[in-house]
Amino acid sequence: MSTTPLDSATASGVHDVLVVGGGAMGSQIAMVCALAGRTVHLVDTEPASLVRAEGQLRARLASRVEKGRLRTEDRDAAFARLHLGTDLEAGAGRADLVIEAVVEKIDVKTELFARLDRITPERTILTSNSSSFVPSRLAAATRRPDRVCNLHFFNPALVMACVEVVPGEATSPATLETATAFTRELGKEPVLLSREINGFLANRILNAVRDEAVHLYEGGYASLEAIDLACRTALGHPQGPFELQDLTGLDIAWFTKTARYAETGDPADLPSTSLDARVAAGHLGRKTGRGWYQYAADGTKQPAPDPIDEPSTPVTGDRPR
Ligand SMILES: NC(=O)c1ccc[n+]([C@@H]2O[C@H](COP(=O)([O-])OP(=O)(O)OC[C@H]3O[C@@H](n4cnc5c(N)ncnc54)[C@H](O)[C@@H]3O)[C@@H](O)[C@H]2O)c1
Repeated sequence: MSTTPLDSATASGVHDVLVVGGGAMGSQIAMVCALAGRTVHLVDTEPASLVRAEGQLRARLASRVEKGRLRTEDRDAAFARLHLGTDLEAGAGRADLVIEAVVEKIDVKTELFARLDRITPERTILTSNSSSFVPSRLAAATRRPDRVCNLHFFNPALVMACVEVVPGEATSPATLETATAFTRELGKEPVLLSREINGFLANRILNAVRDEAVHLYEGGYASLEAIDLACRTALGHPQGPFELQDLTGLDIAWFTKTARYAETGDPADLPSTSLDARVAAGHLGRKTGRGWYQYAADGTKQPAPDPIDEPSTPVTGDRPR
């Protein structure tokens, strides 16, 4: 039998997708699937999240249409295939594949996986977009660990090509084949891990670069600016590690390190002294006007003094919760 373009576009057999969690990631992942011709249910417990998701997606796609990157009829068809709602059951019954993108809390995720296991057909593949939790932890909440894996998209999901495909201990080769084929059909680049590890590939490598950058800075080997400059001009990074952390938020970096420490118990995984001091002083990066750098109203920046060297700065010891 000859393969028509339509057949090859659905070689994975995934036609109906349920995305759970309509925040920054889930909303864009749902639209990526809808643009790729899938019927998508996007479910969130908070109606306000869905209103925000739809507004943001409409604005993003309008901009693509304006720039000539997307045809109006393709945009309209994608929105017609995207169903937003708060009822998990509504999208679960026909789902070939689920992508979970709810808050990064293990209890919330395991409870959801147990429920999805009960309400989706037996054949349905359950995946998680978690940034850190390995699929085996989520698979343990289900009776189908062979049909559970992680599909880790990057932010912004509408733009970033990489999707890490992470097998758990019991994930079957057939599940991985479907997940990988589906990722390719979305126009993304699947990056398959051989076995699971917390944090996966790209973020672990990025974190290792950040840790070394902080080590060099705290050791007095170079200034923030010199380290960022070396990463940009020698390694081709679009931003240095301190510049990037100012953009993504020092509190996020602090949470990531603290979560890793909670898992490993290795003191080397604790937030560094200089990161800890900045977070305690409320210097969280661009969003507070100061992090590793200090930002002027005209957008220029200069290295901020270390709070430890500033006796007037109240280092309260309070940390984000
Ligand atoms: N933000 C990123 O850069 C990024 C990148 C890759 C992966 N991730 C991962 O993606 C997931 C979502 O992250 P995000 O940044 O989109 O979070 P977010 O806070 O923007 O959105 C989470 C959404 O989940 C909803 N939610 C919470 N519990 C729910 C439940 N039980 N059922 C349905 N909806 C529920 C919330 O109402 C919220 O709208 C997390 O696991 C995160 O680690 C985030």
